[in-house]
Amino acid sequence: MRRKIVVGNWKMNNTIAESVELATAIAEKVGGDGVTCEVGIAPTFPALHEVGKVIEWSGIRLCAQNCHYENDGAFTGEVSTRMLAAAGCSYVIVGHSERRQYFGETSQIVNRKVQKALAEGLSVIMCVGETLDERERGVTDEVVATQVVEGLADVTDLTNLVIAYEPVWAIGTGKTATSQQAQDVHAMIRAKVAELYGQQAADHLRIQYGGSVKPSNAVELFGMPDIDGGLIGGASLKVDDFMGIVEAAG
Ligand SMILES: O=C(CO)COP(=O)(O)O
Repeated sequence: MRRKIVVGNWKMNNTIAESVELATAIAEKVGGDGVTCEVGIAPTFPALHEVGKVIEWSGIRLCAQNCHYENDGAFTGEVSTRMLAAAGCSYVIVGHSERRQYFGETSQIVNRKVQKALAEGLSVIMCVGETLDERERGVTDEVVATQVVEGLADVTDLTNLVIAYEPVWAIGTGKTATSQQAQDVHAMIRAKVAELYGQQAADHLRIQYGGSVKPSNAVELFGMPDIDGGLIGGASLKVDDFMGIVEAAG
């Protein structure tokens, strides 16, 4: 039985003070009894440490939105996994489509980051997903499977890895993949992972869905057999919406 995981990706939103306020409110709700799924939040780099302090008691995982693949050195503007671990992070999101689209991140770079983060002892959420053009051309499975294979090159152990399937056309657009569309791709990813790592590893792997998840569609999405939770953008910035989604996951 896979434990569901819901992570709020705050993207480039909130100052330190705003982040602490939001995190405190979420911690108060998640920290009580009744939430059985794993919950994480991913604030911006400057807010990580302070947010980590206010959620520590609650069991919420501190997540980073990105990392570099070297320990330190002349890489202006970058943050290493070593620094993230020291700041209290337990997860790092790698290969988000916004990183691939706006910052030229290739699957090869994503792979280096995945390997580095896992070696550092961080858990990784590796994002994959097709563009609208790719979906319309009927190459979704091919594109996503390639991202999975290339992103996981030389990775031998998937224990601390989560895959997030985020169709690019559904991110921030209000257009959610139907639960069946999402399920189909999740099942394809799981089959690909079974081919590469064996059935047992595939059965244990958690695959989150991301892209306009809201309290109103979360129950149906999370009810699909291969959807193990969500990576939430816009709706994770509002306590009630985020909690509605967390509750949908259990
Ligand atoms: O990109 C996402 C999470 O990483 C999804 O964003 P939205 O929930 O705003 O569509």
